[in-house]
Amino acid sequence: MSDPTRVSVATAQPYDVVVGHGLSAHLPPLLPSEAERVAVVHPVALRALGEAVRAALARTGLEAHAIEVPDGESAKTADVAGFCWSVLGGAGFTRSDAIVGVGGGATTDLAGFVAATWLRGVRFVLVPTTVLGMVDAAVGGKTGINTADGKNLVGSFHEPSGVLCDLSLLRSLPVNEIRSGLAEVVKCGFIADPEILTLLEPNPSAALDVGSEVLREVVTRGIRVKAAVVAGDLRESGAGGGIGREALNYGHTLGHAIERHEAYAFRHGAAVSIGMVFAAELARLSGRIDASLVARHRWLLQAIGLPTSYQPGAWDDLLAGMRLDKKARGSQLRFVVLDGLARTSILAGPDDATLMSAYAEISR
Ligand SMILES: NC(=O)c1ccc[n+]([C@@H]2O[C@H](COP(=O)([O-])OP(=O)(O)OC[C@H]3O[C@@H](n4cnc5c(N)ncnc54)[C@H](O)[C@@H]3O)[C@@H](O)[C@H]2O)c1
Ligand SMILES: O=C(O)C(=O)C[C@@H](O)[C@H](O)[C@H](O)COP(=O)(O)O
Ligand SMILES: [Zn+2]
Repeated sequence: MSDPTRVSVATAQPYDVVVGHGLSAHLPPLLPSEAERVAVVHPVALRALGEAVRAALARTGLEAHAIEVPDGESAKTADVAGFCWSVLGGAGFTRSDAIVGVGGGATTDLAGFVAATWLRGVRFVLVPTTVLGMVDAAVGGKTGINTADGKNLVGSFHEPSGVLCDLSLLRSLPVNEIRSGLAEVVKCGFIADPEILTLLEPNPSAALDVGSEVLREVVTRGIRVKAAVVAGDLRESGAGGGIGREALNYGHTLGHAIERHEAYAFRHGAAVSIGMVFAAELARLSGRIDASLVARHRWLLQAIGLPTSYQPGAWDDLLAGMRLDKKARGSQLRFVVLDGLARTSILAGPDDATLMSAYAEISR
């Protein structure tokens, strides 16, 4: 077994993302040394893993609690956050104690949000168990929950003390979840690192094998893209050159509106996949990219088994959802688009006709 790879996220409080196989021994050193108590937040579907992590931490002398939360997106609610706060209060968690989030991106978003808000912020470590969590959700300090009005509308920037990406944990992951994670990997390819596309295109389904070298390589490259972007612009304020952290939102304006339209029962990566093709069509219709780059999006995403089209009748509701996107300013919608491969920019306030033409291209 090769040594783990460490990617440093060089923000003001730098931390490492450790990537490899069989990494459980690497977890305790990522926790703050002053912690006496630790709470392991895990979804009900990963009870055995959550308990194994809790027990291993207890063996190191920590007072280790488990907090079991609903599966997937249904954990990202104010009620579930409130439940976690009540467990922390009951167990007497202080500012020097810590939280460990074990699960997919939904669980790690919730665990980070609970860590950001308990006592106005305690330390946390994430152990993502999905491709999407490893390459994206666990890295970069965006934490949050959904509300009835939209996706991730309540949250905070709060960075983990470390992230452990144990690729062996992916063995039990359903193949559709791997596909969903690969959407964010492909996103990194189009916005910043085209080598990811070059690695995937000869045999797109090879990356669905969790033991494959190509999966490890594209996941590590995706983490490097995310680490570099957030190191330049942690708070999405436009710092660090170019459009900053907003670049990571490629495909998400329509993607989040689709998730909201589907009452959060649609895979995040699948929604982002459709959203990227929509954004690519917007860029083509605005004269920024040519049809071949749009076709490259469609071909690769479809070859991975991701959707690239959506219901024709959903437009009005999707438009209403997009108006609550965090990139919107007043009544103006703003989209991350490409000016070319790995060249991101913002398309602000496209007219209705352009928006509807782009939607027609993905809803036929
Ligand atoms: N904070 C960020 O920067 C960021 C980035 C990208 C996505 N996200 C968020 O991440 C969420 C999506 O994350 P996700 O795709 O990981 O979904 P998820 O957390 O809902 O997990 C998907 C499903 O896989 C199951 N699962 C997880 N790990 C497993 C494993 N190893 N074996 C078997 N089953 C397993 C889960 O129980 C769940 O049913 C969305 O809420 C999205 O908004 C956040
Ligand atoms: O980290 C970021 O920044 C991203 O935009 C990454 C996205 O993949 C992720 O889904 C994020 O949660 C979306 O953020 P939001 O601010 O649009 O809610
Ligand atoms: Zn995303």
